[in-house]
Amino acid sequence: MKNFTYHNPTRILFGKGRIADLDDHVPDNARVLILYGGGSAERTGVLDQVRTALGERTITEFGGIEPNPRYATAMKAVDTARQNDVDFLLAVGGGSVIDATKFIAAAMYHDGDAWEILTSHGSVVGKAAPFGTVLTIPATGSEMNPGSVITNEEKGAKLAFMNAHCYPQFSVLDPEVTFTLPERQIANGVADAFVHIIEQYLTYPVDARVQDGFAETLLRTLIDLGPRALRDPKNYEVRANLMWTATLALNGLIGAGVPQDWSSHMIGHEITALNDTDHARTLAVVLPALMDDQRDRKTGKLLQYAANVWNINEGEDATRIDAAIAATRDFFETMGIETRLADYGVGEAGIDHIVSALKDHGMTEMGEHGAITPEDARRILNAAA
Ligand SMILES: NC(=O)c1ccc[n+]([C@@H]2O[C@H](COP(=O)([O-])OP(=O)(O)OC[C@H]3O[C@@H](n4cnc5c(N)ncnc54)[C@H](O)[C@@H]3O)[C@@H](O)[C@H]2O)c1
Repeated sequence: MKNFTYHNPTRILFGKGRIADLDDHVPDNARVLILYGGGSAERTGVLDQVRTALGERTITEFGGIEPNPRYATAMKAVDTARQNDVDFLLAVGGGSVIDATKFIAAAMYHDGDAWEILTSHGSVVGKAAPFGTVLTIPATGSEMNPGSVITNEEKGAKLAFMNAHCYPQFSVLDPEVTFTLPERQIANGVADAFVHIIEQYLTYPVDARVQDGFAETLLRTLIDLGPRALRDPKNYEVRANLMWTATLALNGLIGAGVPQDWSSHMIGHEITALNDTDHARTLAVVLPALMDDQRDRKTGKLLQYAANVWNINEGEDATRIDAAIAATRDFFETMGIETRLADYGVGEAGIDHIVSALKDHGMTEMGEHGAITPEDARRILNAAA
């Protein structure tokens, strides 16, 4: 196992009715900016629960944060926060609203061009406004991590940043608020969490028993419960387990002390920047092709994944690896997610664009060995065509 420091300061308020407990966790005298998305939080009644819980506090609201949140919109929210002298942010929504909130929290105190926060991957952030979240879609883990991904349409870029000042102070996880999710978003959330786990697990063995065992349990839970959430969408226990799985998938715990490979995400971000494909769907396209392409570097872990996640134990190594990759693709397809680039309208010209965007964004040394280049990504994308 590698050396690591692990610290996660986010308090989790999990379960039915927990939105009411915001009252205990937002400072009494806070001037709160509530941030939300395109209207689902209003329609589903979650925003009303939040307003009630905040009682007499001074509240400003900012709606309209897009899926794959836009830089320009987030900058408008920064202006709103400054104009209203806001000192606490509350994100109500999914990864997009939470990511935007992290960026806004950091940009509120940033002198100069806030785009630097993204291009520096967060290293210029010295301070951020305190914030909490009310999560409405289990998917990204953003509710318990310090990462954020922002899309700049003008620049055709989707970039991530991370900074320890950007952990939420608390996150409310009420599985009942996920009952209103459309099938497409249930599926996206499951696929996103699945690939988060894979990016921290499917590298090379370092004898990290706890992290591996934990990751395998989370993967098996998604494989078991993802399709059940589609069949039986009002099942509380299914939703509760999925919600906690997605949080644990990317709160730093399974990634501590192990090598990581975020190349599916880096390549996937460029697909979204190109044509706004849902984040999770880009991952479901890239991952199976990447696993196949990188099978020589990942042999040990691919065999472990085949055995411990899919119960594939028979046959030659190559046969077992083929079966595990096929099972992964089938799982995404069972969730209603197509796994080919052509399904999202990306052809040869699109692949050229993605490869040059990876170069422009400095993604020249991806993967757990830093050995995946943009030209390797071209080969992977051609295999995913
Ligand atoms: N910070 C991180 O660690 C991290 C990790 C992975 C991905 N991301 C980013 O997060 C974004 C995706 O976030 P997401 O997958 O959580 O989805 P999202 O926040 O984009 O939401 C997807 C859609 O679901 C709707 N929705 C949300 N909750 C709902 C509910 N309860 N009922 C009905 N509709 C609801 C939203 O209005 C939206 O239209 C992408 O930009 C991705 O790049 C961030």
